[in-house]
Amino acid sequence: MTDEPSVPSDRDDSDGDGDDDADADELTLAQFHEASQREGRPVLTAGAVARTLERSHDEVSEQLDHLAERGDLERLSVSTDPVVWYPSELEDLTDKERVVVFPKRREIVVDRPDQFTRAQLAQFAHLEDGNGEQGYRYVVRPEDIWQAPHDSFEELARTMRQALGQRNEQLEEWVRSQWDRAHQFRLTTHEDGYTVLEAKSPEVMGNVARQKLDEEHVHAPISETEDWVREGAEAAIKRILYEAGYPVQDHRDLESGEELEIDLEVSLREYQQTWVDRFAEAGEGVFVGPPGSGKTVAAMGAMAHVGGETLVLVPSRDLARQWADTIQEYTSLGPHQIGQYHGGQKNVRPVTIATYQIAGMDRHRSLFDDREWGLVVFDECQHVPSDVYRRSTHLQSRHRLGLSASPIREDDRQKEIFTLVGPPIGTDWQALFDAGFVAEPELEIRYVPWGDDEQRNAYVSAEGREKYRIAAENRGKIDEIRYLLSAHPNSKALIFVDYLEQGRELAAALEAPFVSGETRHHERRRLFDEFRRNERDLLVISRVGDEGIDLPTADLAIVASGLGGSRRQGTQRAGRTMRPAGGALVYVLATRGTREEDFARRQLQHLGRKGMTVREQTVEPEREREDDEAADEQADAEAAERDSGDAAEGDVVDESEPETEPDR
Ligand SMILES: Nc1ncnc2c1ncn2[C@@H]1O[C@H](COP(=O)(O)OP(=O)(O)OP(=O)(O)O)[C@@H](O)[C@H]1O
Repeated sequence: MTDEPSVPSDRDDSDGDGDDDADADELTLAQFHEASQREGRPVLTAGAVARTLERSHDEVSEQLDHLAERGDLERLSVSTDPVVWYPSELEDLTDKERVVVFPKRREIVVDRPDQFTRAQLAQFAHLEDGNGEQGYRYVVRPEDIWQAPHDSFEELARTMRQALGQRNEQLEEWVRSQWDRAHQFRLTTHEDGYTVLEAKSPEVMGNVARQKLDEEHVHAPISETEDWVREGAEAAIKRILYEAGYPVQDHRDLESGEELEIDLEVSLREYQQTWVDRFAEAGEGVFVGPPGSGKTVAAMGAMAHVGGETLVLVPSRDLARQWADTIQEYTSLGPHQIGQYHGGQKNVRPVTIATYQIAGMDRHRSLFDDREWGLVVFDECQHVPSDVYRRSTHLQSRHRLGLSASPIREDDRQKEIFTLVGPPIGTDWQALFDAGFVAEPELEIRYVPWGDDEQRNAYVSAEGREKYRIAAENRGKIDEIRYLLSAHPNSKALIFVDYLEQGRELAAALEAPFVSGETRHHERRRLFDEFRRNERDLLVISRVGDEGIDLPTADLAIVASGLGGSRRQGTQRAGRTMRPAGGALVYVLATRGTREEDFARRQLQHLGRKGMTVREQTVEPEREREDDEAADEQADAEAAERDSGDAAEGDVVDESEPETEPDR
């Protein structure tokens, strides 16, 4: 079934004027616009207009002539095709903002939105695509409404009307139902200090909460609409009700532990201030913004707001050092107030930065318990390892802030992040790119770790060209590609390989067709056509012998191999290697610590000089591990735990690194 767009809002009302006195049967320019929006094209044949408006072909042809005589439409005859029509003011129209709502799909397509509209849209919708040609496509998902930063539905409805330029009953009705869902339950703090789960009505308490929760979570009912929550069960309750489609509003009095005066020595940008304000209102949340958008600096704003001792959890030691430097640079805190806690040093101070690695270990549990942290910051929180997740559920009583450069994914991590850390707080990324705060990358080189030791060892003992092939075929790239595809869920993607074997392996792993020199011509054409018509969104393509092929355009291109090694390498090749499908966002994968990495670095400098925006990103092994040493440490700890059980954990001796006493 098709989703009829609602009557478009045209802020300049260009299609309304002058038609009021038209004859009832006469085709108006406004109706032509309506037809073209339903068809999704500005240029229409008479047949298309007749079909869309449910009129006869002859009648419509006559009326189109009439409109052309009035100068409202232009006709264009193409020798082999039927005559097409388009509005005379098409040129002007392209400068105007147009908003089309598809209420059933809950999609909003906006042409040339201004900053204001985009800011409004970002409050209740999620930007799916922002490619200049088709305008911007927003989707309103339940969680966008659950997390909308408004105090009442009326406020949210006002934002929607401002953004859409009109009222859309059908969409508003759906939004209201989602809003209501998200306001059925809340957690509060009783004056005696314990937590209470409150429901809006006895029905929802009985039919939802009391069905889903048991004595593990609640002690006893207090009233028809209130339950007394067991200490430590808050996160579980939030997760269970979220999964049942009823996100819980968290209105507990948050503990802030020891006070710590923190002054910011930088002024926040407007959007950073908005993030901090939204965090301050909710006491929790995740700042979601592209790399370099200032999440770390905004986190200092959140620290200053809380004014309490802070624990920062980060994925690697390098990041811990960077955080320590940044905190010193941008706040009034001095080195004696900032501690790092990881394989290298173990200092617990009013602001402590620890790695997830350490935080996940039982014997370092004191990190969480030593101080009453007022705020816990989870950096790169889409990768919070599950052991840290388990251990930090009791942090539910403190302020929590997550930072993430990846749009939060639609898998179950979303639930974990929502319940562990808080709802996403973001800004329309395109607005940040447009405003020049962040450069939209044209190309990103990602240094990927080895997928398994077998390949790593083979690389070490191989020679010459063989080394290139092994690095190129690194199986770690499969996971990386999966990750990139999931981070861009609505993009059409092409994956390029230089080795047939790798192409076949990838195609099998991703369940996508593999197009190579061996693919018959008509089959190749069929696959490319399907890709062009949006019937497919993923192809793996070998470029061996395919220099001249006419590739379909894609939103995303991933170059899985093709860096260096071959006789034809050189600058010219590199340009083509790295920019295989015009206009697409390109990721080039290079295996860490191999010749691919060197080659990529060299080309990066070259492309950078040519004015391209290039970004480098190092992928952590398995995304969560800190480094080999820390991984060994973890393995030791796990083995020790297995051998001796929890009781002996205090006796585990860390042989790889002498344990420094936490300084308190
Ligand atoms: N309000 C500000 N005033 C001046 N400079 C700022 C401000 N916010 C951020 N910056 C600068 O922008 C750069 C990126 O900021 P930051 O490190 O906070 O971004 P990020 O989003 O955390 O990036 P990443 O995801 O790469 O960690 C830094 O060099 C920082 O100094």
